[in-house]
Amino acid sequence: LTARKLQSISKMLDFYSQFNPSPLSIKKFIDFGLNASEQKSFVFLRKELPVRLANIMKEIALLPENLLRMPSVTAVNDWYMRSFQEIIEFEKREASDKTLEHFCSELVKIRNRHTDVVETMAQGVLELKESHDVDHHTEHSIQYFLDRFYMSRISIRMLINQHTLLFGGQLESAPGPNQSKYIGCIDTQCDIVSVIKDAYENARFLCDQYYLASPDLIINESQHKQLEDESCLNIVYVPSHLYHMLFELFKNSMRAVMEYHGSQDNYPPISITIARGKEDICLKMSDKGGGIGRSTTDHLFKYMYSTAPQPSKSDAHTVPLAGYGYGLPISRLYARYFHGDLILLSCEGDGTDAVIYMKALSNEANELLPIFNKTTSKFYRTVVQTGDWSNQATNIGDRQLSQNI
Ligand SMILES: O=S(=O)(c1ccc(O)cc1O)N1Cc2ccccc2C1
Repeated sequence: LTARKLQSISKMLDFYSQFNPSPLSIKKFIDFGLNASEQKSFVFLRKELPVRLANIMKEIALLPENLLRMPSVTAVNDWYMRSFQEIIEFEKREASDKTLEHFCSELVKIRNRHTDVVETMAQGVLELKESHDVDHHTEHSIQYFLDRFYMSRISIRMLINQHTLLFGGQLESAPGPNQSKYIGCIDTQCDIVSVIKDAYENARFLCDQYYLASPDLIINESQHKQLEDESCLNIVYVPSHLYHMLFELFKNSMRAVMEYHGSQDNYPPISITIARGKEDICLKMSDKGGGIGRSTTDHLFKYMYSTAPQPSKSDAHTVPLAGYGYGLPISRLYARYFHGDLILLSCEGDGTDAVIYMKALSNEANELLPIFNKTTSKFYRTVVQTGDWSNQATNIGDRQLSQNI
């Protein structure tokens, strides 16, 4: 990117980062998708995607210098600059069929470019750990940033997936009444029990490969009155998000049980309780894997703590079930993305409960989006500035002025 190009991009970044991202609810995704207009989607996305990109790119620029200088972080920043530039090209374009088709293919290109962002940022954190001492404030800034950065990425990929799935043309559906229960990547009749079984079977396969055995699964449904009506355990949700969370939790619980009950061969089962309330739908996964101490539980959601050198591909046959990687922090972001949550409750010497909370009502399942603003930048800039006239605050008024400059 030439200097002139960078200059014009940074002006556009300032422009688009003034706008706040617009959170959509699952209900809004559904209502839009039921009689979807490619043109409306195009007009919305050619503004909303640059707004979301610009908001998070302004934050990347605020990262501690020594992280920002890491080769992997520079690479990720470059991907974002290119993608931002490619989308704002559509700002003034007519919504002709040719433009709509080109827009879709550009979105696919951008999604592919960003495939390895999570691993590449993790590599950047590793480069930092191996080249600098990381003080507590830097670690706190990195934790704050990565939660917001990965949440932003989840939301951008959600918008891209909805548009390319609804209008990408690969759909077998000829124009006509659409019988599918899917609206893009949202399943309007997502069967929780079948997603649980899928995640369990796949985690169990890895467990059997590594430990030659695996714990059984018990599924309890907490409401007795509706047992016969299976459809009551259907929710409107993104199955791939739910699967990602469950697969991660099953890997952790299986590893805990197998390591805690090493020698013997009858392993305590993992149980899942499904509770459907007015506000929340909860999935509680309980294992008797011996749990961990409270001080360690705190670290399990930390990116710096869980960033360890990747095992070389050569010993790929010993794929570790759990224990490193961003599985838990990212899974918690998926839960929080639609205003749910993911919490761990461990009792050392007994085992661990992991609870996934989801909104029961799709109109309350709003995207949770990071917003770049003055307070954000203050968070990164705790160092007290000395010196020049602009922040020589003589009273509250001046202090306020200096903060806004
Ligand atoms: O920390 S845990 O209590 C634990 C954490 C998260 C989870 O989802 C389930 C869990 O059980 N557990 C993970 C693990 C791995 C190897 C050996 C022992 C343990 C203990």
